[in-house]
Amino acid sequence: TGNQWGYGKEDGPSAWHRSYPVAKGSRQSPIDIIPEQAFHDNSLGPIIANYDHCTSINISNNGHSVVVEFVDSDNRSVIQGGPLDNPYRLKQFHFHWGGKGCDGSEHTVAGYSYASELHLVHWNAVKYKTFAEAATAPDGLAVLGIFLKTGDDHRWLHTITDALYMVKYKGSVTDFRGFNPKCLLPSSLHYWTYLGSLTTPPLHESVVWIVLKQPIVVSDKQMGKFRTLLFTGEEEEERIRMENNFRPPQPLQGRKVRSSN
Ligand SMILES: NS(=O)(=O)c1ccc2oc(NC(=O)c3ccccc3)nc2c1
Ligand SMILES: [Zn+2]
Repeated sequence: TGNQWGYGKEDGPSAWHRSYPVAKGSRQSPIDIIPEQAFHDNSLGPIIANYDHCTSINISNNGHSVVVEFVDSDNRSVIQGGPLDNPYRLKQFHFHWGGKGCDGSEHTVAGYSYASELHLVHWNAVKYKTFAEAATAPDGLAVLGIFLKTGDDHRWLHTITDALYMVKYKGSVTDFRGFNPKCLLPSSLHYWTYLGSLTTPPLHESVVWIVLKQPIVVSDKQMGKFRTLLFTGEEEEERIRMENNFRPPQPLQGRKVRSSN
């Protein structure tokens, strides 16, 4: 079926354009962010993440990443401000990472990659009725990107890494209640923002990207636990370790990257 895409040699990012021609579009993500070339826009207010009443539901392995999903039937957890004209509802978050000893962020900063990148995916429920509808609209989604670099243990990431053994195989899902992702935010919410796309198929050009400048710090050991996940399902005889699930930077195509103060 057309949905067979991955991160391998045959089905990886360089092949996605065959089933998803928008891969060669004019506002693809991720990109290499060059801080000196970003435009300091004083009209850009602060990002406000109101996650205090969020309701996490489950954690799952979708064969591409590990995903934590949230109740999005009302405005209990939203992001607003910054470049956004409306509040956007939190739908899910997931990660992208590298292999042992090599980096795996999607966005890069002046060519520098981080160990991993966390994406908090939100949708514009003011203008669109469903996530699916928003996912195909030019202002439908807002993804908050947070870099992870290695160093000390991250005290709250344990809640996630301790649950990964339960979602080792593609297609596995387990309850994951009471998790508030505000504990994964860095102390500074300064950001870069630009118009882009989903970084995996279907690659819809529907994302207002908000990439935080300050990374969070996690330990090598915690990153290692992400690499115990598999791209493959329990019933498949071939076991392929889930790693390097990142798309490389795409052409800027004349887009402006703006910077908050
Ligand atoms: N790496 S990314 O650009 O953040 C990115 C890429 C591809 C994505 O597909 C979805 N779909 C849902 O979340 C969803 C969740 C529930 C129901 C339908 C869709 N979110 C994405 C985020
Ligand atoms: Zn992502």
